[in-house]
Amino acid sequence: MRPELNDLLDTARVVALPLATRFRGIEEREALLFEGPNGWSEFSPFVEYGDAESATWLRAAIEFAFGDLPTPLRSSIPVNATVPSVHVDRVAGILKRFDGCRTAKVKVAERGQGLAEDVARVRAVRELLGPEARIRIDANGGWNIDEAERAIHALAEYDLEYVEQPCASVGELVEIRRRTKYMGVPIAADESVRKAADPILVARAGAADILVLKAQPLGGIRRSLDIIEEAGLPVVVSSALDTSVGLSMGAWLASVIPELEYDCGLGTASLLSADVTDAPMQASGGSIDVRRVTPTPRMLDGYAASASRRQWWLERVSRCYEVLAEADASPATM
Ligand SMILES: O=C(O)CCC(=O)C1=CC=C[C@@H](O)[C@@H]1C(=O)O
Ligand SMILES: [Mg+2]
Repeated sequence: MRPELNDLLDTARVVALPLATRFRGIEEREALLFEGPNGWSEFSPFVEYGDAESATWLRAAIEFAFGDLPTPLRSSIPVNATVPSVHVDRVAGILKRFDGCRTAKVKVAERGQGLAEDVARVRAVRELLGPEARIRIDANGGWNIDEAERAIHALAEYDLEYVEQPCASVGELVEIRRRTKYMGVPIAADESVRKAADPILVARAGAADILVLKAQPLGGIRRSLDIIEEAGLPVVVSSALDTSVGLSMGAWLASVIPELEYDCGLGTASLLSADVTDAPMQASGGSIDVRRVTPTPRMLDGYAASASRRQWWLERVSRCYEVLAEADASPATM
């Protein structure tokens, strides 16, 4: 099912989209988009990622443009609001961007900040959304076990749906899950799935109650479905801070999962201050639609990356293509 490299390069467009709010240390999101027989797809590993890891993202992008995709089981996906690790005064403005979302994910454990800032941010979200809202937090592995225990204890009074990646390693997740069980706050794994050599290990180790799945870093929709089946845990499909084209891949994945218990982290188009389409995949009434996204030419032109960044991405996609070709030619596939 792998197309020729030129099939990707011929339609490739590279964009640099400004973010409305600084997120995971970046203020601009770069992405390479290309078109296949299924429609447009996105290749957007973060710029610091190496080729071996990025090749998995390319596998996903190729599948979405050229592959045989499972048929959607639902036409819209409930999503959460995503609150970056901003000062408490900015929380209300951010929540307003997510129309109708009953769930919010709040980033915590930001380097250079302390527990007091996290508590203030989570408290503000609870006050603004009310007692019925679901609030989850994401520490991106930023706490050690003792810090995580203290923080979860302090934040539990705001009624947490789950804590995403409180600590970095699978071993630490096992331990923090054991220590906090009495508080009734489930543990979700994100980096321990998408950046692990074995994405199932965290489930087998009993280190998480929920898996966060992202289509691009896991190598696509069918590979993600295999992980879900093997892991046997409930999942949350989340974005990789993609453009609306990448979000359409995430929505497709969410649409083919037999049981979707949790709202998905696919509302992140609202964190961009510009997108590649004038019909962005933003939450409306708390959900996004399952559909293909065709970029608007005017926006591809308006947000085109500089010539040197475009060249960088074309070289990157070419190298990753070679990594995939080599992996598929040898018996041990990636
Ligand atoms: O899950 C969400 O609400 C939005 C997506 C999101 O939080 C992330 C997207 C991309 C990179 C990550 O740092 C981050 C995450 O850790 O889940
Ligand atoms: Mg996460």
